Amino acid sequence: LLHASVELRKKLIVDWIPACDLEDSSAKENPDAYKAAWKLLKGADGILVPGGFGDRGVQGKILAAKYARENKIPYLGICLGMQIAVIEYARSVLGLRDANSTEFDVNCKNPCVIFMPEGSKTHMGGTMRLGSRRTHFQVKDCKSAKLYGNKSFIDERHRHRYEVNPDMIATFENAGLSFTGKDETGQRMEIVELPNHPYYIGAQFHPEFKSRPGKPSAFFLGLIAASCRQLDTLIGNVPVKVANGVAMKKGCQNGKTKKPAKFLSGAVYGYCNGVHDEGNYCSWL
Ligand SMILES: NC(=O)CC[C@H](N)C(=O)O
Repeated sequence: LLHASVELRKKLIVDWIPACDLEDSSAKENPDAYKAAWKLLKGADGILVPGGFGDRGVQGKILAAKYARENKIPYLGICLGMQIAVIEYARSVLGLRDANSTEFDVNCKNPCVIFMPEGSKTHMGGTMRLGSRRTHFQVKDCKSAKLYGNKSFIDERHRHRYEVNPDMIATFENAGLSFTGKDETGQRMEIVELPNHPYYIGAQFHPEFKSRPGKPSAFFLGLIAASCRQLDTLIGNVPVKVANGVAMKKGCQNGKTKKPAKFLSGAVYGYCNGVHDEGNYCSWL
């Protein structure tokens, strides 16, 4: 987030929200924390749900994703945050109230996120899908492909055991959710996007792992720009270069070179508020 904010000359304020404070149960058990959490969430220009393991705070993260989707607030879901967006969509839009990840409910009737078939079900060690894997873009005219400079594929780093259930892809896509990035088999979902939303993107990979100062990750750049209502400027002003007969735009991270001019004039860049923490949070901005 900081890399992207510096690049776009924006002041970053990160408010960490403990996801469980957003849950209905916290309204009774800890009403002050519940009110404070919702106040922060509702004041945010953008929402990021990061990666995570285990079920603590999952319901709160689902509520945050729902809030972002329904109120058209920019949302970036990373790994678990992407799976959360998919579960939320299944519950709210497909009407599958009990949709879940088998990480949180092994016997769930509508498993929209499942244990990856090649991993061992009985051993934790060595079952994680790790490291650099290829994502192939499926849709040309989508925000995620544009942010990566309309490349046909990208390599990003992974760290997960569960994935979107391939058997449910057609159902999701018929209901308006677009899987704009898949692995080379076409069976593993890497990027999910909601086309009719200002910025609603989930990545199964971790775009933050390859972000560097001066070379921010494309999806973080997109989140910051969308949170400042300047995504069109970012995507639209990137210079066009033609390669192999296809109109290509230069990408952001993994090849970004030019800054959109508009961000340079009259922009406010201060400092990040420096808040950093770990745990089961639903965050920010
Ligand atoms: N890194 C993550 O967010 C992992 C997400 C999820 N717990 C999985 O294993 O697939």
